[in-house]
Amino acid sequence: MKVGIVGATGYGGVELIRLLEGHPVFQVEAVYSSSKEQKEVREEYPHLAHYNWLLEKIDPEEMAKSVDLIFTATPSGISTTLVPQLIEAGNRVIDLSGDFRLKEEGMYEKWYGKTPGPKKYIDEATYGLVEWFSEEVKESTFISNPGCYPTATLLGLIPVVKERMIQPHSIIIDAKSGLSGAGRSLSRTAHYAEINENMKIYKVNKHQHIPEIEQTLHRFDDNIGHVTFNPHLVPMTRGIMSTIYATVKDATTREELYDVYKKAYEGSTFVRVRPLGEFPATKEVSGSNYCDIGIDYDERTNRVTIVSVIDNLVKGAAGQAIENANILMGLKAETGLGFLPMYP
Ligand SMILES: NC(=O)C1=CN([C@@H]2O[C@H](COP(=O)(O)OP(=O)(O)OC[C@H]3O[C@@H](n4cnc5c(N)ncnc54)[C@H](OP(=O)(O)O)[C@@H]3O)[C@@H](O)[C@H]2O)C=CC1
Ligand SMILES: CC(=O)N[C@@H](CCC(=O)OP(=O)(O)O)C(=O)O
Repeated sequence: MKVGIVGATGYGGVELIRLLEGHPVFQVEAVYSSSKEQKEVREEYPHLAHYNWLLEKIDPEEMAKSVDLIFTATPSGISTTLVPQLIEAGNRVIDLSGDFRLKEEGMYEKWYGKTPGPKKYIDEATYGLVEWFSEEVKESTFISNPGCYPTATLLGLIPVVKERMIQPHSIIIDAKSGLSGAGRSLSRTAHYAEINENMKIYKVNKHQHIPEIEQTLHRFDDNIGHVTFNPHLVPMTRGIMSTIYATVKDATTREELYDVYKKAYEGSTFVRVRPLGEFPATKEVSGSNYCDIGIDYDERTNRVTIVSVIDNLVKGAAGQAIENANILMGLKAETGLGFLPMYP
């Protein structure tokens, strides 16, 4: 099956190229660019020196003729107009941006500060958090791939929220991300001298992933209320660690908690629940599609601690997008993604 990538010159797009190289069914047929048409991909990315691909013009009608599926890995605010054009021309789309994730009217304007896409497509978009919504993905033609922080956070939280164990409004999420999460464009924040040997909190209580996390948790417990979520930049290239604290309604035990997680992810290929007392580090999933989760319960405070790690570019973006594409095209979700983390 032939796939195309819009935004192939960005970090999400180039990670799709890397992962699709090893896919047994999908082949990258075309890579598209809005600003570097007819330029060679290897000029942008010398690590692809053996490829002779040219970046092609974005033309929805032509794309529908040449590929079976399109990944859009574009900054927020682009897919709102591009994705409807692609779908209307007959393309199947997996969108990696946040443009079609927020369903409630007014939320996209509020949190992204931009004009939303057409309501028809917001309603049509299936939120592709694979572990929990794969049945919906099967029925869909247009997938909105989850954000990187929400993927780590939701995979960590859903088991206890679904069991209605958590006190409303008690969830606090302290998240850290490597710099590739911010994309390839240059910015002062991503400047070496600004982030090396440094740590920064940003978008305090204003991050656009807050409503995405709340919207999804409410599907499992509509009384869960609001969450506090704050992200930090840490001096590494890849990786997200989401450390989550929440108060339980009724006292529990570490063993009971562990059973909830084991049961929730029994049979899951990519979520690995660590044994009690063990907590994952970002390097232990780096370059892979795994999400590793460690849990604890503090009986003095009645709070759970959940640590969830992913590679932001794989499970947090390109890897999960390929899982969604696999399901959409009738393949097993894990097809082409069975590689180990890079360690050390
Ligand atoms: N980086 C990450 O870890 C994650 C990113 N995401 C989301 O995925 C999307 C891509 O992120 P990322 O790859 O990091 O971003 P980058 O900034 O690295 O790349 C984005 C690419 O989008 C393309 N682009 C810019 N403007 C347009 C346009 N008008 N039309 C079409 N393409 C355009 C650019 O390529 P060109 O100029 O060649 O067209 C650019 O290379 C974003 O929405 C991001 O929020 C989601 C999860 C994780
Ligand atoms: C480290 C870093 O800067 N990360 C980005 C993640 C952006 C992202 O993935 O944005 P959408 O999911 O909303 O498209 C951020 O915090 O904005």
